[in-house]
Amino acid sequence: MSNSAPVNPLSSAPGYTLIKTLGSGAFGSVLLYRRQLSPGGPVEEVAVKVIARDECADFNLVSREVHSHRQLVHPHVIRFKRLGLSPDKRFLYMVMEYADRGDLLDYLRKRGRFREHEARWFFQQLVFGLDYCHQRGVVNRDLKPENLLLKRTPDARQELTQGDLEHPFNLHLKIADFGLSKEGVHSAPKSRVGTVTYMAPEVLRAGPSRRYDGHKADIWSAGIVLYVMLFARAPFDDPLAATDKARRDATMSQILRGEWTAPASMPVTPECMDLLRGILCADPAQRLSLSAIMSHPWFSVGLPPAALTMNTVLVRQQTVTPPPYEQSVEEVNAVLAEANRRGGGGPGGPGGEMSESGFMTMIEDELEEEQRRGNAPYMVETTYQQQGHGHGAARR
Ligand SMILES: Nc1ncnc2c1ncn2[C@@H]1O[C@H](COP(=O)(O)OP(=O)(O)OP(=O)(O)O)[C@@H](O)[C@H]1O
Repeated sequence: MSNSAPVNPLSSAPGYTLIKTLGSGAFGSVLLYRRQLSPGGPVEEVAVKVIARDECADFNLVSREVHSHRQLVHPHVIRFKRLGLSPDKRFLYMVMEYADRGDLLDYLRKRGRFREHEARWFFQQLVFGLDYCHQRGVVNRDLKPENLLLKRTPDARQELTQGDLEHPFNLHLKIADFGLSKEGVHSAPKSRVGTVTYMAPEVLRAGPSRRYDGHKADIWSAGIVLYVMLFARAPFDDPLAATDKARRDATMSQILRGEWTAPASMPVTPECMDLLRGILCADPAQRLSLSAIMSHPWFSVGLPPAALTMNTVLVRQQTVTPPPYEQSVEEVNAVLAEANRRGGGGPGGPGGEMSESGFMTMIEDELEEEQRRGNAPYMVETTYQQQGHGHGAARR
């Protein structure tokens, strides 16, 4: 969290009561609020990501992020609710659905590696959430257990799980963080050490003239998440390396070689290994697609047939009849325009810096050009990044 991180930026916003700080990232802090939109109306807990305006280097990125996230309405994606400016105008804030059980990494640390059926439960949810995002044209680019949040299911039942309300089957997984992360533009490259763990080989190899398909890269990252859930370690790593840099370099060269093994002491079924091999395949052209993953025998255990077509149906429905958004596009744009106004400390304001952000905007513009030409949203990678770095139906 930055030094100027707010204690309670919404203290004078009507309807918002601060409960506690949930944590902080390179971009700002995330606070838990109780909110009541109208007197006598329903009360809900929400997670609020707060960004100091004078520290926000690129409002274009915020805008893209908000517009991508806002349109994603799915049981396995954290719901975006609203963008606002604090009453004193110093902070931009994003109100989101609150995931009350922390992230998958902390959960794994607490419980140790998952049994196969538990890993499958979470992996099914991740794949359905990811497939939905891809169908809506959003590539995540930053999938990792820290960005997969957990929330207790509304129908958590003790009898299914021997009284264990924290059992995986009582938790829903939700994809969070669609770009306002340190992989974006807001932290120095050094602070990104370690994040290479989830990066696909083609991402590491990419350069200004060497592009990669973000969909395939997301699938690779999802495969690493599955491996980590099963074995409580990453497939590419050198934990005995003397320094962080040596560890990162070793990890990168292992990823580029595409060589990995499963620990012999932790056997998994042949079906599970077959799926892992299909996903953690260094050649993106040979890597399983999401639909191939969904029809894999290991993946489909316990799934009602409707689960496999749910996203297509949902996306079609949402295209015809947009889901009820809390805030219209015009309202979001008005907040962004106000936040970006000169003199407010934004990119054009006093002290605004365009170095990294200007660079990234250029990259994003190339991305848009690709999309205009009708290509899939390819990510244009740069040395900048190389340095840095319920659907409910799935319940068994
Ligand atoms: N919707 C949410 N519900 C519950 N907790 C959340 C939510 N969003 C974020 N958090 C928690 O708030 C903390 C800070 O999140 P944030 O996304 O700002 O940082 P990060 O992911 O740790 O780092 P970075 O953004 O730099 O990658 C994390 O512990 C995260 O789990």
